[in-house]
Amino acid sequence: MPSPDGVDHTEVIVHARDAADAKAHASSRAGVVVVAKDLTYDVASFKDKGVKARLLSDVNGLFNPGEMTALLGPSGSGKTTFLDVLAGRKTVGETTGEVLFGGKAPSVKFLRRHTGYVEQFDTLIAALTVREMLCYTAELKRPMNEPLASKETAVDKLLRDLGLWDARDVVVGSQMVKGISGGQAKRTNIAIALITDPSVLFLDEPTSGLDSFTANEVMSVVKSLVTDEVTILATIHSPTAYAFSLFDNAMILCGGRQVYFGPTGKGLWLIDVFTEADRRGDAVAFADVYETSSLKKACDASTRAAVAAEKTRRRRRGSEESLADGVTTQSLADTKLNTTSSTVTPGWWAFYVMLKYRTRKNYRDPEYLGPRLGDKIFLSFIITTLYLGRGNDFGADNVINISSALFMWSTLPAFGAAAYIPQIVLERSLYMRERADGLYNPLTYVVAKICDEMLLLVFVTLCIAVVVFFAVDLAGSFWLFWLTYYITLGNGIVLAYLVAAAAPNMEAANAILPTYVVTLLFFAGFLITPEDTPSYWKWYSYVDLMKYAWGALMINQWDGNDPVLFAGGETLLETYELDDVNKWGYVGYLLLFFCAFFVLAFLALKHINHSKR
Ligand SMILES: Nc1ncnc2c1ncn2[C@@H]1O[C@H](COP(=O)(O)OP(=O)(O)OP(=O)(O)O)[C@@H](O)[C@H]1O
Repeated sequence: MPSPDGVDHTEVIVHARDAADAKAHASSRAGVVVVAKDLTYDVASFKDKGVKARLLSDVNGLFNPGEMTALLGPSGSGKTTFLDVLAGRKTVGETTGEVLFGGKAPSVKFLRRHTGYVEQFDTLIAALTVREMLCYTAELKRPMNEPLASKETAVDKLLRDLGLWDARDVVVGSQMVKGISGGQAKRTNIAIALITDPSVLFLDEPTSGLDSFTANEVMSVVKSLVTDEVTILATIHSPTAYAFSLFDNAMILCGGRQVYFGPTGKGLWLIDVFTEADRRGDAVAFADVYETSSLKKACDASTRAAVAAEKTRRRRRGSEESLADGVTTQSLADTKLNTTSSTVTPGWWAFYVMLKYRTRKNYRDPEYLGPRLGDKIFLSFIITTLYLGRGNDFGADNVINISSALFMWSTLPAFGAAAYIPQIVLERSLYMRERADGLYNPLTYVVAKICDEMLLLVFVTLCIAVVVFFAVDLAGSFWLFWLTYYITLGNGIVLAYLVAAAAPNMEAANAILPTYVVTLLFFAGFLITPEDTPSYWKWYSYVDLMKYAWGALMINQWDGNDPVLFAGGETLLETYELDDVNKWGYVGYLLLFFCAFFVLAFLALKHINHSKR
């Protein structure tokens, strides 16, 4: 390959490859060798319908433990795509060729547990401070038997190493609430990936948005992690000369094709050459030259040798393992590769950690509490003052007033459900990242989120229900009155979760939920009596949770004091077909609805993936 400094780079590269092979052989004992072999990635094109876009074409690479490799190339050349394919984070498209970790195709569980991925865009929890964010991750991703003090020491070390010490008690913040700066957020994201001691660390643009001094500092910290136990790959845009010098190898892509892979040396100039060529549309020529170059041949040969060596090692290891007693460093890497769980800690522990950090913060956050409590307090104030003392009037002329009050009491929770949509939609990228990082599984997430909401409401709804029930002077059981409200609220929350998880965006979710709730109102029994409901709509009332909520409240109020409404002697409960119905049975049906929506919300969060990546 010609170069302005007149050095025969091919020769340099081949020597360096040999050295790297030797190093790989030695270091593979503890770390994980990553190999990309003839990697091609196609995806349905968003530009031309029905056409497949090839974003990567026959890319090869060998990434050894103890080495840091830069993925370089012009914007849109496929760097992030390559990183995503290697890290198993692609959710769409078709990959051909091979990705091998330690000589075998990696399992999703291994990737989640033992690799770290620093996203290009920050996905942090706005309400936590930087230190809390790291402690939260450490408690979820480091072994449970490690004492908290040791986890905190590791967190504090990272805070110092990444220059975050002074910002440790500053909240992460959001667009609405001022928090840490963009550069600090980037470094926090890097710290999150590092706190887990990953075997392979992927970094997507770790220095974007940072000034050159901080960028150098961050890359120095990343470089300091390079040991025989960690393999590092980072996409990087316009690195400073210093940052570039920290990398051992560079892979340069142009238009999804490889144009260089080898030691970095003094090759920073290459990036400008390729970027310029890419702009002129000449990058293909470089890729063609690379395709037939001795450099590529040498690279392919060492990749093949590494794959063969890893496979042999694995075979040998398999037979040795049955003989060996002790655990060696080599079997540690294999143990990681064969992991059977994608999370380090069990679900119950993750649940506890989520409550400890996130729920505790939420309950002190006015932004969180406001939309959840404000509507309930305000609307119950209206019900109380509007129907004050009317509940013990069982005359036929008061029937419509109290039945309406109970109807509103049972429907308000469902309307209030809209308040629960934003958090799930806005948290999607955080949830996806934490799930992909193996912090928890979807079930733990849903259970923790619902408990977060429902625990808060126990006390609040009890207070509200006491005021409304006794001020309006309603009849029947107070506990049924409260429980119906509480479980209907729970239904609203899980319904909101289901819609938020299934809808493609916030607009769609905000349109779907109220529409569904309004259909429930029509068939609850109050707006049209069961007898007058057309036969082709009758089925809907059976699957209408409002029917059970309002029905239970009506029986609670009128049973024993049921006024005769019509000349024929038909009572109110008979009119609404609520006579001979067990009110607690109706509460039971409400619970069943809650369970059904909960399962659907869990399945939606587990299986529906809106981020087409
Ligand atoms: N479905 C698709 N159809 C067509 N082109 C696509 C599709 N998905 C991605 N691309 C294109 O593939 C290219 C590679 O994207 P990628 O994000 O990997 O590039 P990159 O090198 O990381 O860019 P940057 O440095 O700007 O982050 C981009 O030009 C992108 O527009």
